[in-house]
Amino acid sequence: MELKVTDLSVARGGVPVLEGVSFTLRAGEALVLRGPNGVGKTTLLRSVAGLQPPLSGQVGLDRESMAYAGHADGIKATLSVRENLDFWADVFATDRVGKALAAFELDGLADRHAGNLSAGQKRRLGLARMVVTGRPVWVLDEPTVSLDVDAVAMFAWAVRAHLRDGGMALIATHIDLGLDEARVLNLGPFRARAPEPDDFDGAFL
Ligand SMILES: Nc1ncnc2c1ncn2[C@@H]1O[C@H](COP(=O)(O)OP(=O)(O)OP(=O)(O)O)[C@@H](O)[C@H]1O
Repeated sequence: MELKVTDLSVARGGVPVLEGVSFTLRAGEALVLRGPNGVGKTTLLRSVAGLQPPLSGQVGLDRESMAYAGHADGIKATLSVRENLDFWADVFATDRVGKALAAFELDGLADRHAGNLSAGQKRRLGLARMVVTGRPVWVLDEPTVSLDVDAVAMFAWAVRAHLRDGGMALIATHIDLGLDEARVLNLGPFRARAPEPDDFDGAFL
């Protein structure tokens, strides 16, 4: 299995932000997306994960193969940590809750209401959902927000375990994850150019 993205152009709010992005991710590989605030990392990830249509180009893998974690953790506050993961295990028809609790050191918090977790603990629970899905491609947008140094290392360890199992990870981040094996794609050179007005006078009307 591979994730082949070809000549992808994406827009936000109707405005093109990136164009001509291509990369291939194979089993066991991670790719880190970099670029300044507003360059279009979130927009690209959402397009790759099938949450919004690209302007043009291809994503050569079914969205059913992907698990997406955006800025929101998607946590049900009134359920316990374990119940949150059980919910996702039902949705994805897997039995990986124990593995997810262990990967993000959530065993000691398993019976706590998710609404009573700290911000970093909530983020760990949100990321644990990736393990529960059992899906091969993790698409992660700023996964380490709110995480302390130990939790960032925990996250890197979980990604490595996923890669060792033949998974893939596409990660937008501003920080050094310590994932030296990951390739890096700087999105700066792919900024969309402002369209040339073909009617000069008309552009002022
Ligand atoms: N709902 C929206 N409507 C219009 N423009 C938007 C909308 N959301 C984002 N944008 C703009 O689209 C561009 C790309 O945003 P995007 O969130 O993809 O960038 P990013 O690289 O992920 O940024 P950051 O590093 O700050 O998270 C930015 O210029 C942003 O201002």
